[in-house]
Amino acid sequence: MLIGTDLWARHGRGPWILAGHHLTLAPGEVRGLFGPSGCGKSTLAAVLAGLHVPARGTVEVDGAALASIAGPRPVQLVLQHPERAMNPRWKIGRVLDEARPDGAERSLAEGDLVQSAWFDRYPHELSGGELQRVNLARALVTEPSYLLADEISASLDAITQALLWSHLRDHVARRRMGVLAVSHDRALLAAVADEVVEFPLARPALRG
Ligand SMILES: Nc1ncnc2c1ncn2[C@@H]1O[C@H](COP(=O)(O)OP(=O)(O)OP(=O)(O)O)[C@@H](O)[C@H]1O
Repeated sequence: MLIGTDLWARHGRGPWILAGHHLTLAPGEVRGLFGPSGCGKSTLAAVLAGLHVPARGTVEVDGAALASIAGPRPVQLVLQHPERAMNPRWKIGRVLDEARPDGAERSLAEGDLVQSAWFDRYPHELSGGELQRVNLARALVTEPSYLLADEISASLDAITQALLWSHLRDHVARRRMGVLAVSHDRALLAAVADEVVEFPLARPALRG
């Protein structure tokens, strides 16, 4: 179980974006996180992935504090704009090789998402949908226990969006990975998630 408890976070000296927020994600579950633009969904995802240290509160992964876990990250975050997450000077084959744990073979999930013809191309030589599939594969090859998908299909057309989510749901079924689908699109979440939770997810906030 991924458990974020009493999370407080802000950017610099700005207002509190998270103020006592709680969120849980179980293995094998696709949970939707809905909220309007700017409410703090991405901030929460970054805290749960260990990329933004909360001012207060804890993130626990299967019983251990996230900060204490060494080795490959058990919680992977995938973002909306794959081109920003990839080195533009690396071909796709290298992007995936660098992510894959040492000695690991290409996985089934990777093969489903990525075509070998793309390996010799640079990120700018793929379409947005293809690049997001690579980005997702790159997170999945590390075999995370939990995947936080932050608006991963927001810039894709409906068919490509459906395909991406069908790949992800297959992976969830095979590996019992927990997925948090973060979006401001209620209809998308209704289609892909087992359950949808809404911001603010907080106890009555105690500010200050
Ligand atoms: N690096 C940053 N520095 C300062 N403020 C930030 C930073 N990142 C986000 N914010 C602010 O924190 C608030 C929450 O942002 P966040 O990106 O978490 O919201 P969101 O719900 O994911 O929004 P969206 O759906 O538009 O992506 C916003 O008011 C945003 O302007």
